[in-house]
Amino acid sequence: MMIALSGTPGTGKTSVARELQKRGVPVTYATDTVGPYRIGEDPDRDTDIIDDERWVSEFTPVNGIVEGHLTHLLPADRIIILRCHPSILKDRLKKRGYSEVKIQENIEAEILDVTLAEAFDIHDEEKLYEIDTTHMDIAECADKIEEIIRGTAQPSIGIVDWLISCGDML
Ligand SMILES: Nc1ncnc2c1ncn2[C@@H]1O[C@H](COP(=O)(O)OP(=O)(O)O)[C@@H](O)[C@H]1O
Repeated sequence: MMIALSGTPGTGKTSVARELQKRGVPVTYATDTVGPYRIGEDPDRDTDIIDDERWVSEFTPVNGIVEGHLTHLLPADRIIILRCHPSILKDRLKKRGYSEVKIQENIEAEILDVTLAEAFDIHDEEKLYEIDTTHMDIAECADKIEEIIRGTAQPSIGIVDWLISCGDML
């Protein structure tokens, strides 16, 4: 079974994936697979431009977790979307040294549920699991994901509404 672990940058995907790996869950990091699909560089955002359509269509399915902010586009069996309060996200992305433009874009994406909307467009609702990590530590997030892997957690979407509390950050 392939389980995608997605979410806006800074929501904690890599940290929780590392914790799951320590617990014995097989983890694939999307960043290790996108190299051949790099089609350019975006100097304003200090990021590579990836041909995500080709990456998705050529991705060899894996067993376990596949982590990365585009993995909700993959034909996974379950899709986990980590959510995090935008003000916390903002601090994390600042610490990461992102430019103001890149921080704002990511904050807006989180407030406007961009990852969820994209996933919802592609997948059946019963495959989608949002987790609000705002008040959870990494171990608690990993516990929740293990429940999803075991099949004992209920699918859940629409669990946060950052637009009401953080609309002024747009
Ligand atoms: N649940 C959490 N509680 C507190 N800090 C967290 C949590 N998840 C991640 N972090 C911290 O937030 C930052 C971004 O996490 P990271 O795993 O790199 O996010 P992503 O892979 O989604 O971009 C890191 O400094 C990490 O230690």
